[in-house]
Amino acid sequence: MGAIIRTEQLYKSFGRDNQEIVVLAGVNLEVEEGSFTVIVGPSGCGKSTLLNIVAGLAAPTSGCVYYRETPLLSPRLEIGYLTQKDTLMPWRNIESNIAMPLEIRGLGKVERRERTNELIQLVGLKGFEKHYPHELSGGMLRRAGLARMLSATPETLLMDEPFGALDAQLRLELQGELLNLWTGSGKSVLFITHDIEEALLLGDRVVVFGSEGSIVYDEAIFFPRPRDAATLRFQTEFATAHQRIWNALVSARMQQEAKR
Ligand SMILES: Nc1ncnc2c1ncn2[C@@H]1O[C@H](COP(=O)(O)OP(=O)(O)OP(=O)(O)O)[C@@H](O)[C@H]1O
Repeated sequence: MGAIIRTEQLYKSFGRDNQEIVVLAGVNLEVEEGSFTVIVGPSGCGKSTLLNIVAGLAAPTSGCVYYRETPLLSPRLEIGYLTQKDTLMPWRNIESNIAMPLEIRGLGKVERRERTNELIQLVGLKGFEKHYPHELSGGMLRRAGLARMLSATPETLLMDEPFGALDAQLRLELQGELLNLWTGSGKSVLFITHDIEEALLLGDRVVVFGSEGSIVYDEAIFFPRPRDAATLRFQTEFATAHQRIWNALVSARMQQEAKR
């Protein structure tokens, strides 16, 4: 399959204190259709900025994002985005938050309710439909965010450290659920994490970003699926892949520090 997302010489800079801060300096990245691509990289190297641009929420300073070889200039329903922070509406209950993209798409009440119920079941939030975001735990909020992203039935999922703030056990649980959702779905995923173990458990490919979004390392991950974290993490191949990515991250960080 070909690339579903392709960035071509993507530049992004911000003006700050009369200075131009370059965040992305000519990023060329392709995401193969149906793949699970993971980006890791030191803090501040431009990962979230890249995802914002690919989501159509921010414009590049120059260069272009192509989605199915068409320039992407604004958000698209085919692309779901789960940001680092919860963006649920505090005044809407969980059911109504999840139904929001369906309302935007103009689905009728009955269809909306059916689809919302399915999603609530899928992410394990049965019984919490009428709760408001402030009444839920961090893990439940992530589940609700996931359901809301999926409600628009996107074919591509952009996920920015979605499980970063969760405890290790819950993180493992949600990683497993995400893999179950993704397996056989044909969906393409572009996923950001700081956690090498998470990258290796989930990804078909791990891309390491250095300063200004430069790609310092790119490895295809061939561990057979379904993957089980408990067994995978004790395998020699896992340990050696972990070491390679760790080394790449060390040089990425050094490169970033040298630029400062
Ligand atoms: N709207 C903005 N205005 C000015 N600077 C910005 C803006 N958005 C991001 N930046 C800067 O761009 C750089 C990259 O930020 P970005 O959030 O993309 O990094 P990141 O790799 O995702 O970091 P982290 O891993 O910590 O989330 C940072 O130095 C940040 O301060």
